[in-house]
Amino acid sequence: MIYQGVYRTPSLWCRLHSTYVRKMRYLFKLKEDDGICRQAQNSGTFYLFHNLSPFVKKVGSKYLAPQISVAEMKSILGKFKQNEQMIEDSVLIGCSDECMAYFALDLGSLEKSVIESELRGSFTELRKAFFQLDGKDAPLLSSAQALLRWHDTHQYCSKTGQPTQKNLAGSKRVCHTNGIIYYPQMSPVVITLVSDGSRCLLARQASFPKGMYSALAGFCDVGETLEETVRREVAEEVGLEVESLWYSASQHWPFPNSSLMIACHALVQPQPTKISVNKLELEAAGWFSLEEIMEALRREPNPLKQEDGSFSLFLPPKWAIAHQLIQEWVKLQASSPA
Ligand SMILES: NC(=O)C1=CN([C@@H]2O[C@H](COP(=O)(O)OP(=O)(O)OC[C@H]3O[C@@H](n4cnc5c(N)ncnc54)[C@H](OP(=O)(O)O)[C@@H]3O)[C@@H](O)[C@H]2O)C=CC1
Ligand SMILES: [Mg+2]
Repeated sequence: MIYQGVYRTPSLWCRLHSTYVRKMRYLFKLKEDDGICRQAQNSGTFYLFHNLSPFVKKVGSKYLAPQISVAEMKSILGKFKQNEQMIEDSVLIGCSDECMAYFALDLGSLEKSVIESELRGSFTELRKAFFQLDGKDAPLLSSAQALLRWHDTHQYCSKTGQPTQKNLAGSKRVCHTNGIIYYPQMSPVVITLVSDGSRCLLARQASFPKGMYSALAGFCDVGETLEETVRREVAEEVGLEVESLWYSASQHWPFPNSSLMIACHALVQPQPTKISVNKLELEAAGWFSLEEIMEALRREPNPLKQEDGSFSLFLPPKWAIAHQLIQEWVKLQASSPA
């Protein structure tokens, strides 16, 4: 109970703990207590969406995701003669070092062009803006979109058919008829950079931009371990058997819905390494030498047509986890004895 008061005064609470701990404790409290969360909504900032497209401003070739103040939010809602309570539809996506909460709100029910001219920016498809976003904004918008989408598609209890209600922070939905609690979902996906010791294997789907190759990726099946998914996906997609594998890192990924990308390196036997591409999954796959990869890393991540009509190899952008796997592989090659 003593802490109740402290939580209600974020500035005092903030002085008691290290930055990271106080942020995590504050966010936890906001998820647990609707009263505190309501207060935070009245002093926080908002990332706006319109039918899941984030509001961004284009500055040169970059996109910035502006944070909208409560005052601006209220003024927009006033223009549309909307009740200020609409702010409570927002979902919590983080907070600043000073414990100022960030929320995301989808204004899909309001006229898009009016908001765009009022705030001087545009609602842009996340796929289009993603790679030009600032390194801080991209993960925030990506988890915000995933959370907003989940709420949009989980309005009803799949057991009773009755409406579900979100808690203020949006960290869960409850069916009050039978008490079932629903939590936001994420699909685990493994992404694997296969190597034969001197070359790495990259592949492309027909939907990728021309010339872009990436590591092999695949959704985990129910009941599988990560190791099993890696082995199955490599066998399914390129017909090779993994000899050993190790975990590297993970990343939330907003496409196609909400995925947790779990990145691994894998080694296959040096012989035989003949690839048999599964054409239902991939357009092409191939082995690439260290030199080819180094050259591609120096290139901008955009399609580049060559004289013969083909496209130069390019790699996923810097902060896609596939790029990090490739960078790690390059370092590993440089440090391995010839
Ligand atoms: N961050 C990064 O660096 C990278 C991220 N990725 C991401 O990895 C993800 C998975 O890669 P991908 O090769 O497509 O996966 P898969 O090889 O598993 O193939 C995709 C197919 O799997 C089926 N599937 C199974 N479970 C799911 C699920 N939970 N959600 C959606 N589809 C499912 C679908 O088939 P059907 O439609 O027939 O039902 C889908 O078309 C992609 O969304 C991609 O964006 C990929 C490369 C790099
Ligand atoms: Mg795949």
